[in-house]
Amino acid sequence: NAHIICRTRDFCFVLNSKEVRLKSSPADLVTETDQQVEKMLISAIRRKYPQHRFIGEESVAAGEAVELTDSPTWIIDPIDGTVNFVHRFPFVAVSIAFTVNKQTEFGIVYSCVEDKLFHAQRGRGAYLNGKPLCVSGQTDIHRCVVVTEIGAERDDLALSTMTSNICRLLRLPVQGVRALGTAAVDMCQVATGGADAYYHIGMHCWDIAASTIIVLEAGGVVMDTDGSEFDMMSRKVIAASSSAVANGIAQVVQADSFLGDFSRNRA
Ligand SMILES: O=P(O)(O)O[C@H]1[C@H](O)[C@@H](O)[C@H](O)[C@H](O)[C@@H]1O
Ligand SMILES: [Mg+2]
Ligand SMILES: [Mg+2]
Repeated sequence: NAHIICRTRDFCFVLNSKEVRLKSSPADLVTETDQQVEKMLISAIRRKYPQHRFIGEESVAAGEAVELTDSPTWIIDPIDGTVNFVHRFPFVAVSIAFTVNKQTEFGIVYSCVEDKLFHAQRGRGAYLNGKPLCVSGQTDIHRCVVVTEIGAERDDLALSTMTSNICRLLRLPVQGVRALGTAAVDMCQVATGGADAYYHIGMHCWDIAASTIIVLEAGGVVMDTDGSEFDMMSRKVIAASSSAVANGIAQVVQADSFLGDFSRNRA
């Protein structure tokens, strides 16, 4: 269904006919399309698997709890890159991950406008439109293109944390810093080898649950921004082409002060 919405000629018509609302900040948007796509996905999956649980971005925004249990759980971001969607900036994705016992079994990221289907199943590799994916294998941080996100936060603490992290990387220097406006597609660039690392502070599980397994199955490394084991509920992630690059990013990127503010104000 998301494919139909993203690919039909009336993509702009769908957008024009839809209301845009603000969520946690003036840069955190939601449209009726986000909500419709999530409802369609959940109802279609629930018809086949009525016992399964769901964590959906817009269901959580409507008040549902964010609780990852051992039960089979679908983690859904119906439109990752809603600001891009509203502005017709051509990087918009549907992200769907499936976990059992809190372990991701498979992930799908469909970059709608590019018509690129990224997917991976645990132990069975990662693919883009059916072709196998492999990370760049880069180990020298000075030879890296690093992807991150600007985020929707506009308070001084979040902005100073985000900009100082980018400046520290640029001063290393790394060869490039990029941000596409969709965490899921950002992270998939690491799986393709087109980028060598991705880091993000403040994202939610639904933004990156699918792209995380895609990077891992493409031979990449995923960890917390402090170098500890990755936890998709922690709102901090580094995905990289190698442990050397991941640890190099962890030494430069700081999160604590920003996250302290997060833990007080957000789910
Ligand atoms: O709200 P959606 O699902 O569009 O997710 C995006 C976040 O809103 C951004 O803050 C964040 O920076 C990323 O762009 C993330 O993809
Ligand atoms: Mg998202
Ligand atoms: Mg979204």
